[in-house]
Amino acid sequence: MDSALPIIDLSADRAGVAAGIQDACRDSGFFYLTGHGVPADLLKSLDAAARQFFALPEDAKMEIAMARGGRAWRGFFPVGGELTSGRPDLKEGLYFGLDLPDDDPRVRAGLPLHGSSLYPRQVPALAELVPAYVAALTGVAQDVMRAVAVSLDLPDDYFASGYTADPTVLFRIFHYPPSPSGDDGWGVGEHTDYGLLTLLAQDENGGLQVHTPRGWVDAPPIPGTFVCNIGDMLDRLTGGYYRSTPHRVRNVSGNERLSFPFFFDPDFSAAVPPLPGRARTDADGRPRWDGQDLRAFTGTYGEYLLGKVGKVFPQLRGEVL
Ligand SMILES: O=C(O)CCC(=O)C(=O)O
Ligand SMILES: [Fe+2]
Repeated sequence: MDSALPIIDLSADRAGVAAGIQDACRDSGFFYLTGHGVPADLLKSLDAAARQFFALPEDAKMEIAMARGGRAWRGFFPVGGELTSGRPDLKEGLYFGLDLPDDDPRVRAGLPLHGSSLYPRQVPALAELVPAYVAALTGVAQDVMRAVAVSLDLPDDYFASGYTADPTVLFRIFHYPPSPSGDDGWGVGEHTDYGLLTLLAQDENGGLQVHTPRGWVDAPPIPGTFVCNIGDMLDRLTGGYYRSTPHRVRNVSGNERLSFPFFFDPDFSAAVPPLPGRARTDADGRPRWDGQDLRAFTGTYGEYLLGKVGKVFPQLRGEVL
């Protein structure tokens, strides 16, 4: 396996960026992003703080266990605590999102996934760095979505003034311990992402694999880039013209791997029906990896997301949903 994923420079001219995005999204739905303007030092500080957190004893980490995050569904989950594709993942992690005040109407109404994040008292820097990183990546994601809109012959503010005027934003930090040798488990099992766009920062250890039309390929780290991929909602919006592509992770580096996926998704309350004029005839007719028909779903993005998240955290589902 070698990496065949394209690199797109977000600082290049708009038409070129849009054309590159169209090619990538019609192929594997994955590309590397450069020219994004996020300072390297921000990620470096976040990486250092996250390593400090994951090195804490388990009971210290469990002080901010997800079960304590209530309906906001934030905090720490231990190795084996998350099930992608029905099997426990070989990773632990931290879940964050937009910090909403207690008097936000959505928090008052008890809407799942809305509220404030849990930050560890042992690593206070995270409470500063995470919101700064989320703000920076939100700007990048809006810029990428502008280019996605242009690539679909839509007005460039199609998303910014609609689905992502009030986006659903989820941010996670994952720690993948080295896979025991001979182990055939996955750090993250095969899955597609749920929303519009994922921007992934990964450390130097690698392990991400992407199921392109030519088979599985590695997405090795390229310093200074994000791995960017589209999610189920862009697949659904475009009637399969753009594909959300399965990917998975196995950490065979022998080191502690960290990754930082940032998910940029539609407004929780929005239904995301296929775009008029982007009928199935545009798509290549390949059945989806899991047999699911994304067009068959009716409901809001929030309902779609909760259905997915409830499957990967079955123990929380009962308490929160
Ligand atoms: O850790 C990675 O490299 C990818 C994680 C991922 O695919 C996800 O969180 O959806
Ligand atoms: Fe993913």
